[in-house]
Amino acid sequence: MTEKQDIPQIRERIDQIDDTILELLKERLDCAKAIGLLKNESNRAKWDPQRELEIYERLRKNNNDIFPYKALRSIFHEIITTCRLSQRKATVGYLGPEATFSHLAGVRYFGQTAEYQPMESIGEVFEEVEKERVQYGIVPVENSIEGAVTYSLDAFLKYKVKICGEIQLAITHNLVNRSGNIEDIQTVASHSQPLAQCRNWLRKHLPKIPTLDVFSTGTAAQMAANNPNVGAIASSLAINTYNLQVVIPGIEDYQGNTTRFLVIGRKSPKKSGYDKTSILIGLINRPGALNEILTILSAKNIDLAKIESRPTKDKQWSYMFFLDMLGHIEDPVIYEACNILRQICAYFELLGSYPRADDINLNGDID
Ligand SMILES: C=C(O[C@@H]1C=C(C(=O)O)C=C[C@H]1O)C(=O)O
Repeated sequence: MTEKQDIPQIRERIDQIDDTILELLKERLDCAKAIGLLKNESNRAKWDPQRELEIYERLRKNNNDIFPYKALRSIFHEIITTCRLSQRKATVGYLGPEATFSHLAGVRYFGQTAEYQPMESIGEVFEEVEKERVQYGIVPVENSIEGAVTYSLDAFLKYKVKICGEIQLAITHNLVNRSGNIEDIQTVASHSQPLAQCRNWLRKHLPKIPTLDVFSTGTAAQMAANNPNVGAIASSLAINTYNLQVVIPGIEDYQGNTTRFLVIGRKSPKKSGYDKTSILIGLINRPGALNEILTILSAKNIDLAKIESRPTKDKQWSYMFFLDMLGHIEDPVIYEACNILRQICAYFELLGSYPRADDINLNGDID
């Protein structure tokens, strides 16, 4: 560096250096994440203090006392800690026990390496996310045959969480039991949704067999594994998990049975360019209130993907509305529309903006 250089010139060089450092930091983070995945595979601990000490020692030597050592150490301490913490597995809560359709949807969305935690109820999935005891939750929200999953929608009225993503899963219901023989079945257990989705098949083929509504398809599969006279309607994941045999595959009443799941977390992701925004609103009780909302959206040319109402429960015949709009809250039209709705609605909550599920459904059959 010559003395003739002026300040703007040197600052330009500093900017270049900072940009290079930033690029290298990003690359370092990627390397640490890659190591984290390999550690997951071999079940190795994330924190390796010996390796970290070696790094400090090498840097100290290479520094040759040029950069103040205390500062150097503190900078690298920050870098190494950030890299180490990035190796944490995503923790995902779902309605358990193992092998429910929610579990399957979670595995499809987050992959095999995330840590999955079964919960006793959908409410508990919301609560654990709200309390930050799991990073994400997977909850069913809508089925192409049965419509809204009301207990998931109602949970949004109770818990403060954000929607971070959605996933569509093609659902195939299998009648399963221990032996694979239909004659052994004296009761068919499942969650209320699959029982409803197979209603006609059950009426036609097992008219005298009672049905039993249990917490989840995983619970039903567990019951079938423990009792030879119980048949369960469950996912293909449950067959392997609980060592069951397929009595009849695909007993759902309609083809193309698809469930949409939401990924809930504490913070919605940034704009992807192919997004959806969900809001929850309460209206002032007067004629034309809903019409006014829809007019605002239509005037802004906002594509309304879905509207669903739920009773508020504390007051008779009063409702909350769930609205899904195409676009992200960072898009000016969505932002402006939400601002207006916030002012004119009795209640307004932004549930989140998140990438839309692909039009192609993921297949719920994994075998
Ligand atoms: C990246 C690793 O994981 C952690 C992070 C380190 C780093 O950021 O340099 C070093 C050791 C580990 O505590 C690794 O083991 O190499």
